[in-house]
Amino acid sequence: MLKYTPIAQFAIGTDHKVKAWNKACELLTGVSAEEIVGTDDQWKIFYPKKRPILADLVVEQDYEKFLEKYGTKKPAQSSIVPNAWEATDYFENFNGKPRYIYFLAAPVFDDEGNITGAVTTLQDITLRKIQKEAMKRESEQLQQQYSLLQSSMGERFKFCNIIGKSKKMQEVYDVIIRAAASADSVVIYGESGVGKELVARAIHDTSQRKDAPFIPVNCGAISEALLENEFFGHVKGAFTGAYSDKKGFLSNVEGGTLFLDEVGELSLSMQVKLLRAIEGGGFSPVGSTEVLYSDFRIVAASNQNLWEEVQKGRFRSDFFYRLYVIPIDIPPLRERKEDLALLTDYFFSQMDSPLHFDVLPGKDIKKIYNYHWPGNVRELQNVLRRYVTFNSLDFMALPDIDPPVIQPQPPSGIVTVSDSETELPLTDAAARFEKQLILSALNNCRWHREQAAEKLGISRRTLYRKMMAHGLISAI
Ligand SMILES: Nc1ncnc2c1ncn2[C@@H]1O[C@H](COP(=O)(O)OP(=O)(O)OP(=O)(O)O)[C@@H](O)[C@H]1O
Repeated sequence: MLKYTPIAQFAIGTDHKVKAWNKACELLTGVSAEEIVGTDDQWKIFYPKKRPILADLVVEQDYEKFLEKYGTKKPAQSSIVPNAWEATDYFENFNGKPRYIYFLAAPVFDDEGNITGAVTTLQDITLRKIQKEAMKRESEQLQQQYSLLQSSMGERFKFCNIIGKSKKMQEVYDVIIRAAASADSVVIYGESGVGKELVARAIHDTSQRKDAPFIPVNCGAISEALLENEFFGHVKGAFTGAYSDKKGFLSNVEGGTLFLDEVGELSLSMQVKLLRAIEGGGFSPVGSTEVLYSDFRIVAASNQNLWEEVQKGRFRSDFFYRLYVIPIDIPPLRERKEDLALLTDYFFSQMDSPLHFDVLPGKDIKKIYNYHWPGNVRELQNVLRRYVTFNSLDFMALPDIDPPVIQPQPPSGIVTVSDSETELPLTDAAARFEKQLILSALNNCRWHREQAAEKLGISRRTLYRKMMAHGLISAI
């Protein structure tokens, strides 16, 4: 049956000896049936050293070895031919030329369902691969040209949903455009509330991955115990309460962009597993040994210096180098105050308010300009929301223009309570007090979380959770 098909095929038995080798296979490999049938030399055609080829692994049903041997080449169970396994391999010298060969190996069964051998189909997909890569290059070039055009458009007031006309934001737009045109990993640096997620979304929305999902993950908000479950998913019965299979971020993001906010909060073991997945080694859902593959791009964000974290042993250097291909620094709002009016008008319009920056009372404009915005654009948004409702400017920290208000210090160990606080239930009063303490520690450390956590005598992760609980940062 194999003999007359124009598709290259050969068959082996359970003794691994070649039983059939058709004409098309002779043409493709340059090896005649006469030379190979009856031998178990099929590996010699592909590899310099003896090793099982796909057909041998199918005969043995050795799935683990199949994954190990073809691990980085997206091996898979065929979705078209039942029980068949498929993989593509590159050979520098295959019948005299460099070639990409696609293999599909299916087991052959007898009437009792026992495996009696395997049939392999081979296809030279070199031309298709070259064309695909040329198309990819062409579209990258087009994207690059589009990017250059965009960046030469002069001053921009808005880019995707990012508002800002300052020189510093123009520079950020240029890097976003370059990052979108490339496939490399990106790390976005910036204080809390500067718009890191917005920038990550803009990269995704202007990249070739824009039609696939964008999945934001707040690494600091997921407890250590749940990390693997959230990233890799689980199978039914993996643990008590796992009533059905659940996909994780990596499966859901297929083809798209995974935004790892607070990437410095990922545990070292999770960094290893993610690195393996990005580099094509796959990942396994909790409770399963099956290896899955996903094609995705990582855009990470951090407000810590990741290199310092590497030096302290809290961040893996291999993961750092994998992420740190395109760094983007978003400047704090206090360093681009020329954007304040534009941002204010944007937020007013979003709130359907008829207010405009230019017609605000002079004293309020002055306060907005003089304030140092430790919570950045998020704080501006919140301050304006309260302004529209209560008509008063209420900052999280003290404005720079006001002299620091020195409160009389209570004797150590005793906490003063205002009259209004004595009327609050204990839990509310305690929460309010905690928020004040956290804010004042953050302000004293210019919102450097590690220093603030140290001052407060709590871990960085605990501080992070408390900031989220008090609405000082957002949980994704
Ligand atoms: N340039 C901007 N234009 C319009 N909106 C902005 C801009 N920058 C930030 N924002 C808004 O401010 C809020 C905070 O932004 P975002 O969540 O992207 O900040 P972040 O840097 O990721 O913060 P965190 O580090 O706390 O997660 C969002 O509501 C976002 O839409």
